[in-house]
Amino acid sequence: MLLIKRFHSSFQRIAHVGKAQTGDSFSVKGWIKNIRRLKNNIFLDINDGSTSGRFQIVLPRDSHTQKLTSGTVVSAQGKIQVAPNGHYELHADAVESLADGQLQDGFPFSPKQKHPPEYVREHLHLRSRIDYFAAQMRLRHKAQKIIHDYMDELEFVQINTPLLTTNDCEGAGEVFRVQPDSEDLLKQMSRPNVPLDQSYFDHKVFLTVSGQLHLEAMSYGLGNTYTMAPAFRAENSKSPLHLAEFYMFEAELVHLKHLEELSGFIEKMLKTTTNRLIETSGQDLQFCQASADAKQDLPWLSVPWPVLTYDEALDTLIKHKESFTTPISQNEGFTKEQELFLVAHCKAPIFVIDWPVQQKPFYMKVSESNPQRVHALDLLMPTVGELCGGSLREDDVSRLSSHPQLPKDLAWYVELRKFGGVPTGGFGMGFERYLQLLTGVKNIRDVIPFPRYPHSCRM
Ligand SMILES: NC(=O)C[C@H](N)C(=O)O
Repeated sequence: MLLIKRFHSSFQRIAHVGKAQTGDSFSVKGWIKNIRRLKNNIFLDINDGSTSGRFQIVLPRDSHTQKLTSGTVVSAQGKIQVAPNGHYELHADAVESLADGQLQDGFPFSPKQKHPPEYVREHLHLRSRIDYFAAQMRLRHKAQKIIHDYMDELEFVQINTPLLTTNDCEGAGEVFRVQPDSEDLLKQMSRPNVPLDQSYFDHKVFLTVSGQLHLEAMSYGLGNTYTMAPAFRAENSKSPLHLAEFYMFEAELVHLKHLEELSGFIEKMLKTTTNRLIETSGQDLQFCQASADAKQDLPWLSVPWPVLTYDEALDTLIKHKESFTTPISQNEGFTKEQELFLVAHCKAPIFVIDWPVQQKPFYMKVSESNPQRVHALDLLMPTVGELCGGSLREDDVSRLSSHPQLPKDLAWYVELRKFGGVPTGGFGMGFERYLQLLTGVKNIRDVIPFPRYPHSCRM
């Protein structure tokens, strides 16, 4: 007997049909994706968004079924039977049309055709009707849930870091500014000595580029913390790996003294959560990989991830400099091409550690043994290149206060170290890049529900 009913509804989801037995009653609601009319029976392939698989409904052909077309929303009740191909199907006693599909009237996708992602992206509001995109969204949901569960097991506290902030954590000037649109409001709120455009908050305010500094403030009282929040970067980049609005998973660990502890944490977390995702959402994952023409195995799950110093990585690149179309720069980090070369060369993801001071932000801890280097790491992965960036944080008050790039309004950040300071370290992971790594989806715009990028903020 099938008992999987959602508490608030009288119908079941197609994803659960595998748990049914022949003869069980089943009722379902979904969109008709395809119809075949034979002499006596009509066959509806329906999908309800719970799985990438189609589910077949069989019903006798009569005058009512004439009106059913692809796209019609139906409600059907009947008994589960096994089809000749071994799949479960529903032999319906009753099928009710809940809404017409009207696909002939301008619907941009044809049920039988595989549309390329660039075309699908032109119709953002209808993308969820595309099977591979729906699978991607379910996978995204599960991946977030698994990460939250994992962090909870480790007793990290999730912090909702603010989206509006006065600081540019990364100091790279890639911030979007926020101010009220209403001139009247700005005038109403104006104060002496405050520029009119800043009169709402009395300061310039930006969309956050990273929740790190706020996480640090919380970690100094709570211990380990993390966040999974939107981050914004005002970059003029058309790259398939960048968005103006993306989600970043960030964690801050207390009593962290060595970078190897941080790289060890990241490696274990990514391997464990990915293996859990494969267990729970293997079907959606494979469906996304197949739609992206990507390989289905993830060899990085079963190899150790080596650690290279920046100098070692640079030497390797210099030795192979003829292989690159991009020049090797000692001031600006590696290009995507160079990152991917290093990963291919080591046949594994790699952590690059001990970066030159001038390439990294003010908050990173300077090495005692070499003041030209900071305790920072980048995790480089196949397909996407840099997936995570992190560091030990500078906990020496005098060094931090005298850093030439320390923003003026960060006295509070320095003060964290003064009152019961502890060594901390942390990292950020671009969540969409992680999804690209898993699914092989080429463009980051296709792993987020509503992508925002230069010249495009639709809906
Ligand atoms: N939390 C982190 O360490 C991430 C870092 N702030 C970044 O944006 O790269």
